[in-house]
Parts: sequence; C-alpha cells; structure tokens
Amino acid sequence: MKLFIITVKHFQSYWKGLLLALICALAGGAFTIIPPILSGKLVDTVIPMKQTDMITWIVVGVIAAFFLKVGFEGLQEFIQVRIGLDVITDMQLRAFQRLHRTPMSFFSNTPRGDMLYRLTHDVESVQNLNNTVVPRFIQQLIGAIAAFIAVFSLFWPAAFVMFAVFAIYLLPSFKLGTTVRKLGAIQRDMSADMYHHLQESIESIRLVRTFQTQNTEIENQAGKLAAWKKLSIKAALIGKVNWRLGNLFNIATPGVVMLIGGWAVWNKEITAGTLVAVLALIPTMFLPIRSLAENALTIQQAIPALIRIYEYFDLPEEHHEHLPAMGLVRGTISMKDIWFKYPGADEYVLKGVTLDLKEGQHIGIVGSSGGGKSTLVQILLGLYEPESGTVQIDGKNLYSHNRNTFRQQVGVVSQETFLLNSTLRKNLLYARPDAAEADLDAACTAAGLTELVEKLTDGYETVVGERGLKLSGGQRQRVALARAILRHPPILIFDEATSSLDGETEERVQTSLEELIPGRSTITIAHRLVTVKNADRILLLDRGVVAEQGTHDELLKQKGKYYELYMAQYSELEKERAL
Ligand SMILES: Nc1ncnc2c1ncn2[C@@H]1O[C@H](COP(=O)(O)OP(=O)(O)OP(=O)(O)O)[C@@H](O)[C@H]1O
Repeated sequence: MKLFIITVKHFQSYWKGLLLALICALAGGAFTIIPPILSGKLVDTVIPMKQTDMITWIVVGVIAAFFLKVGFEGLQEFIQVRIGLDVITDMQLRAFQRLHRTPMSFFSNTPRGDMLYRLTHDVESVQNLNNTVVPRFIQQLIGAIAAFIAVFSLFWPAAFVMFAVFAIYLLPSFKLGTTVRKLGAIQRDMSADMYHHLQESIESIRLVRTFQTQNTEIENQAGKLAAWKKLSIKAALIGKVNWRLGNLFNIATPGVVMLIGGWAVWNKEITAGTLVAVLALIPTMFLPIRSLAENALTIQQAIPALIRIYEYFDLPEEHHEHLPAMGLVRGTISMKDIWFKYPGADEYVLKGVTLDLKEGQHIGIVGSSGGGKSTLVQILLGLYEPESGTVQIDGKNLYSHNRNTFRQQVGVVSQETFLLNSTLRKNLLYARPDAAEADLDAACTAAGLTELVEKLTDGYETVVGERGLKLSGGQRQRVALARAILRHPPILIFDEATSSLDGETEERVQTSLEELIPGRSTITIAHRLVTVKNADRILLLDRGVVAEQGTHDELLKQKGKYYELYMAQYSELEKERAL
C-alpha cells in the first residue's frame, strides 16, 4: 500500500497528461469492440439480405476502427512512456541525491555493487515495466472492460461464463504469481550480488593478478551464475505454465460460449450474428490476463526494484545543509573530549581525545596503526559525528553549521588518492574548477608534478585512466597534493600524504609542503616521525587516547613511547645507511 501511495505521489504532478492518456485509452477501447460488432451485423443482415454495397461500408468501418484504435493507443502509449521517463529520471536523481547527503557510515556498511545496482539495474527494471507493460496493460484492460460490457448487453450468459472463467483462472494464477514474485526477488538479490562481485573483481584487478587468484575469481563467478541460471529456469518455467494456463482458458472459453450460444441461437433467443460478435470479443477479454501472465517476471522483478529505489528515499540525511554557512575560516581548531565508535562497533576508537590548534599552527599526529588518527580527521571534517565531545572552528560549533562550507576550506591529502577517469587537467581542477592556468602551474610545481606534466605527450590533457591506474602511486599522491594546494585552503590535512613517495621525491615534496604550511593551520598524520619533526606540537595517539604530546624535543626528553618509536625508526635509518 505504501508502495502504491508513493508511486501515486510521483505521478500526481502529471495528472493532466495521464488524463489525456486515459481518454486515448478509452477511445482505443471503444474502437476495439467495433469490428466484432460489425462482423455480427454482416452475418445477421448484410449477408442474408444480400446488401452488397453494405459490405464495402463494413470493411471501411473495420479498417477505420482499426486505424483509430492504433492511433489512439499509440498516442496513449507515447504520453505514458514520456511521463514514465520523467518519473523514472526523477526517482533516480532523488535516490542519487539522497545518497550524496547520507552520513558516511552508510557507505562503510553498504557494498558499492548494491548501490550501483539499485541506481542502474533496478531503475531499468522499473523503466521496462513503465515503458511497455503498464501502457499496454491499461489499453488491454480498457479494451477488455469495453468487450465485457458489449458481451453483457448482447448475450449476458456469455458474460457470466467469462466471469466464472476468470474467477477459476485467477486462483492458480495468483498462487503461481506469488511463487514467481518470490523467485523474482531472490533472482534480483542474486543479480545484485553477482554485479557486486564482478565490480569488485575488476576494480581489484591488480590485487587479483598479484595474488594469482584469477581462477578463484572465475570459479566464484561461475558458481554464482550456475545458481542464478537454476533459479531463472525455474522462474521461466512457472511463468510459462502460468501463461499456458491463460491460453488454455482462452481456447476453452469460446467452446463453452459456442455451446450455450449455439443453443440460444437454436432457440431463437439471439441471432447468429450476435454469437459471432460475442465469440469475436472473447480474445479481447483475455488479453489483460495473458499479458499479466506473460510479463509476470518483469512485473515481479520491477516491484522489489521499486521498493529498493524507494528505500533510498528514506536514507537518513546529514541535516546540515540548511544550517548557517561557516563563513571565512581562519583556522583555529578545537576538538574537546571526543568519544567515538563506528556504527555497529562495540569498541570506542577515540576515548576522550582533545586537540587544540591555533590559527597557522602545525600539529603532527603519530602513533600505532589503528590508533584512531584518520578517524580523528574524519570527525574534524564532520564526516562522522562523535558520541560526545565538541568540535569548534574559530570558536563556532561545527555541528551547528553547514559542514560543506567548512570542508570547502580544507585541503586534504590522504593515503588513498581517487582519480577520475579523465584528463590530468580535469583531475587537478576538481578541487577548483575556476583556477587560472598560472595557479595550476604553480600548484604542480609545489607538488613536484612539473616534470611529469612535461614528460606526458599531451601534458595536462593526458587521460590518467580509471582510478589513476596509468600513474604510479607517488604520481597519484602528487596529483592529490597539487589539488589541495590549488584550493589555497586555510586548513591543510595530510594523512600519510607522502607515504608512497620514494625517499628523494618525499624529500622534495616535503620541502614544498613546508613552504606551503606557513600561515595555514596544518595537521599532518605520519608514521615516519621525521615528517612531523618540525611541527609546533606532536600528539601521540595510542589506542584512542592521546598518550603523549609536546614538541619533538620535549617528547624525546620524556623518554616515553615517542622516544621509543623514534629510536626504533632512527636505528633503522642508520641500519639502512650502513648497508
Ligand atoms: N569505516 C569504519 N568502520 C568501522 N571501523 C573502522 C572504520 N574505519 C576505521 N575503523 C577502525 O577504527 C580504528 C581506527 O582506525 P583509523 O583508520 O582511524 O586508524 P589510524 O590510526 O589512522 O591507522 P593507520 O595508521 O593504520 O592509518 C581501527 O581499529 C579500524 O579498524
């Protein structure tokens, strides 16, 4: 019922077009019953009375009725398809918009394949139903109702027989339909799972080749395909049985009508022409039932698909876009007593973390892997909300402002760099589409990218490939760096930004970064302590708590965990140099 109400709401604003489509369908239905009635006239009066000139008129009438029926129904189909496409594009866009406004936790817990499947295949399933099945069904239903009324007025016992036949047919058909619906839903889940697997397998092609797991991947897909095929055969078989059952009734009914109609003609209760007209109207009455049986699978797949699209309309939204804008950020950050655990997790990732950063200061965050460093940054960006604690930017509460207006003023370079399957220019300008050429060049110089740009035959216009596969890890990271620089942000966040660069490049990029940092509030997350050595303050985050903090020298003097970490890394560096 909810499904019906939401769907009706979607179509509500198109009521004028829908009304026109309905009028066309009614006209089409009226013209459907004219040829059988004219056939009756032919048998009853034209032939017995040898009205040869009337034959021509009847033929003209039949042809005209046919053309008008086709014309009206064609117009109705076009209007409905047009409105259907408007509605379906609205639906897809609405689901997509919602996805972009939902909290990040949703993305951590939802397979990407499932999201893509909903926005593509599910939308397509509904579109198939919308474009072909529904407009035809409406035509056929109106034609059937018109035929039923005509049969009822011509020879009511035949209408009664039809009614009884429908009642008998609907029972098994309903049962089969329920089974097909269940199978359709399972089939859809299987398809989504296959889609997810295909996508994951192709996306992680490097991993697959490195670990030589091609055969496992293929076997996995073969297993999924086999299960899907088995189910599809079952669904197709039931669908066909349902359709044949409809056919059986379609063939058997005229026999029964012939029997009682013949008897009535014999008893002079009706004319032979009336019986001919009634018999000619029977197939029209069966059309909607046959159509339902024929398209059972399409319908049964579209209904769960529609439900799944609607589910996205109900996704929770980050309610901040309507909040006041953050305004020009200067760069004072204050995170107080942050307690946070990921949705569904039992353990706290951050346990009372406090971080204070004055405008233009540089803070380094170090610590063991999984200690919560990246999570702290995600909270600062407002991608996750802490269970308790406050985040203030220039003294303003982040959560009572539009976070987008804050994020726009932060340059982030993280461990993972996502590149668009487009040119280097588009990838760089993603951060600031209106940047001037000189800014672009300057950002590339600062990020150490100039050499690469000069080496590429098409320079900035070189397509860097899907997910940046044509660039090395270091080059990708430099692109991300240039993007961040291009924004001229008052706040910079480097999350292992130089981790995949070789020693020499890292040193060069590090120098560029250090030139960039003065005047901007900067947070640098690093495993290598030398990266944050010059920071104004360093926090050592250990299992969700700030275990130590101070300048590099102060921390070394404390001879605590930082000291141990530094000594371990230092001696390794020494060892490397000695080799
Ligand atoms: N999206 C997520 N959902 C659930 N748990 C997560 C998620 N992201 C991270 N975690 C968990 O939170 C903890 C902290 O992760 P985080 O990435 O913040 O650590 P980190 O200190 O940045 O680690 P590293 O130095 O290895 O990058 C880890 O135990 C991790 O498993």
